[in-house]
Amino acid sequence: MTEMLAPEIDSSDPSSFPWSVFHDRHPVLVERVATAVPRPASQRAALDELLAESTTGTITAPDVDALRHEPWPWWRPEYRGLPWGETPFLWAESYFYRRILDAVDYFVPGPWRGIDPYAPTKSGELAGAAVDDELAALDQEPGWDALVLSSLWGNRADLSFQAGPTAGQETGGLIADDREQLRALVHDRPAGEVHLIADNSGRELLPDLVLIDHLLAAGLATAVVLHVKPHPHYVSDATTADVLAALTRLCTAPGRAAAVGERLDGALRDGRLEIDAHEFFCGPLTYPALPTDLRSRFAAASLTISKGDLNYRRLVGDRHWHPTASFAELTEHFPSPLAALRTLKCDVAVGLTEEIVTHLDATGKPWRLTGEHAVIHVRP
Ligand SMILES: O=P(O)(O)OC[C@@]1(O)O[C@H](CO)[C@@H](O)[C@@H]1O
Repeated sequence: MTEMLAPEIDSSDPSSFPWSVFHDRHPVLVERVATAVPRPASQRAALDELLAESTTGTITAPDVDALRHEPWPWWRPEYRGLPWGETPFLWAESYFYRRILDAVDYFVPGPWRGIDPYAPTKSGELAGAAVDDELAALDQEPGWDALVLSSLWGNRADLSFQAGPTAGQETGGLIADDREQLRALVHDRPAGEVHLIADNSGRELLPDLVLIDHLLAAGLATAVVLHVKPHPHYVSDATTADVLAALTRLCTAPGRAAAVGERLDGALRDGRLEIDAHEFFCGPLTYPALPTDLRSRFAAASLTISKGDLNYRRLVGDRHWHPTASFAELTEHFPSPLAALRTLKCDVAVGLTEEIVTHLDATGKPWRLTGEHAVIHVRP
């Protein structure tokens, strides 16, 4: 009911964050995709055309050849001919990322089929020294709180975010903290099947995997299902290939990280850890529109942990909510107990107290966008 009251976010206003995503971030992103590997001129041209279309042109239909090989069931013919900014931001961004894949021939048979356009950035991050330090910290045998907080703040390390103007700022604080409820859900109830909806690969996925290992090794979950994207989506979104790369990174690291990797490897082989990659995760729909098969999977979960900003937008709705709107009410539709771990990197904010909002507004800073603030929201 609340959803009817808040307007949907679009990117039509040049002073808005969504507008800056299309006009400031996407040019950086397209340039990176175009130049990171030696692409044929046809791909460069297609990328440039997409950028021009999505900033100054109007929406055209998806590539027919690509659609034959990989449908995009969320295409809306009624949006054809509209400026991108006049469609819902969630739909427009999702469509933009699909069109990037079309531009680099990701789906059509040929030499570029299945080549992740974001792979150079993803693998650069995974190989980086920052990851060495983070994995070395596992030797201190972090407890439950530290594992949850690492998974949460791992969400700051999102590569599209790094392309923006706020990269490199220091971590701020938790502005909603249902950690105790999360702890109780996991520790004070019989162990069940836990689902984790992954967000970014690399420095976010690694702490997610460490958390999953803890759930399994400590008997806090009978099994874990890790939901990833079926193919590359938003820049650093995790796919099955990224999970396997992260596992290798763990297994080849010194110290305790390798043992974590080996246990996860074993759990994948014996089925206690399962990777799922439903096409819904590369679509522009919110979670109330979960397809039946995926809905029944989540219904079987004792807990679902949702990671990141995009999943959060899809859970509560990509709307201009009042920031004190109830997270529990907005996520009533979700079929299992739910925990959302998210750093704030877009306009959507809910579940905050009036006091916190007043304080954040008084700072005069764009607190919803900088990734310096985070929430842990739980709906048992
Ligand atoms: O889901 P994630 O990785 O936490 O964040 C995705 C994100 O960077 O993409 C959008 C901009 O393109 C923002 O809404 C959001 O902050």
